[in-house]
Amino acid sequence: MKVLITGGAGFIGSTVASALLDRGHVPVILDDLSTGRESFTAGRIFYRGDISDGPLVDRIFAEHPEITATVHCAGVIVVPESVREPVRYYRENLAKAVSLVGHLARNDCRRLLFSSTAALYQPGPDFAVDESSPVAPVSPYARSKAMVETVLADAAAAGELSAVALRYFNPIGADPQFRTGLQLRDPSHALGRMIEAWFTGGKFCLTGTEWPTRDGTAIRDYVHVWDLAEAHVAALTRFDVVTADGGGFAALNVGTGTGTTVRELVDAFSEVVGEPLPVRETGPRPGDVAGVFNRSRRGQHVLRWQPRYTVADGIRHALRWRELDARV
Ligand SMILES: O=c1ccn([C@@H]2O[C@H](COP(=O)(O)OP(=O)(O)O[C@H]3O[C@H](CO)[C@H](O)[C@H](O)[C@H]3O)[C@@H](O)[C@H]2O)c(=O)[nH]1
Repeated sequence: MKVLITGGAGFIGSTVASALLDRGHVPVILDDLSTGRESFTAGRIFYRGDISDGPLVDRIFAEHPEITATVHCAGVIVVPESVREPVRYYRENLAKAVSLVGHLARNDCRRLLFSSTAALYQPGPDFAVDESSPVAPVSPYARSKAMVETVLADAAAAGELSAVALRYFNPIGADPQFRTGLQLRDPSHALGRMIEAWFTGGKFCLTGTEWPTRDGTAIRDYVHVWDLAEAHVAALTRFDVVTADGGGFAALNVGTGTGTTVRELVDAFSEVVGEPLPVRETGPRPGDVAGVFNRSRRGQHVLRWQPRYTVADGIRHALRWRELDARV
């Protein structure tokens, strides 16, 4: 199958492209390289440009009429930044997604796999969530993702397209073959900051120690990016089955089922590198939440997919990628 991947030069999109290639499929990448890396598209079909550029999307479909589905990963993703620049987040993540949907429908590409987020859930008392948990996003980033889901569900109900929203928990790691990995030189997420602290000999700044969790630090479900990529391949392969039940729209959690606090992640990191990671504690970042982890087995059941990698694997692969990347 031939699949359009928006954001295919980014961390997740490039890994999805590799997983598709490994299964004999052909990814066609559309990325504006605002944060993606051109080197991640080497040897792959690549168009540089904006997802809302109608003539460009039309040209892609004219040149690749065999494309049967789109994976929409392009977007802006940093929670505190979204609090500072909400209009940019709604423009990039919501307005441009709406334009893209129109361009895809015009080209009769009616299967859309959307990169959504578990950050849109309201955590319950035990922080575990499934797809029926209340949706109550607290940051502009998470709200923009929830809004796109609403657009897709409405469009599916009207028969304009079929869509699957994969609600990612927190992706870590790198392609185990190290073709691609995290592209950002200055990442904002917890594991990325730990790695930067480790490489520079600095301290990891633990932001938030008074959450109502078992140790006061925020809880997340860290899923290996390769497992996440495999979930995309599974969703594309089973797309029509997955969307048939929900009237053309399905939302699925993609996590491991294990909650890990930031302190536990620091401990796991220290174990992998063989010495304690120095930590400095401060208050929470704007837009931060206590967090959630997955309790649903629906994704595994419907996609016939299982996460295979541990948090320690994710830390090891991310560290190795960072070492290899530093040499480039
Ligand atoms: O240097 C840091 C960075 C983060 N944290 C803490 O670690 C927890 C996790 O933060 P991340 O930034 O790693 O993860 P978020 O869940 O807040 O956000 C990330 O995961 C989301 C998925 O739920 C989205 O993908 C989003 O784009 C991405 O930024 C938070 O409590 C945060 O305050 C630190 O203690 N120090």
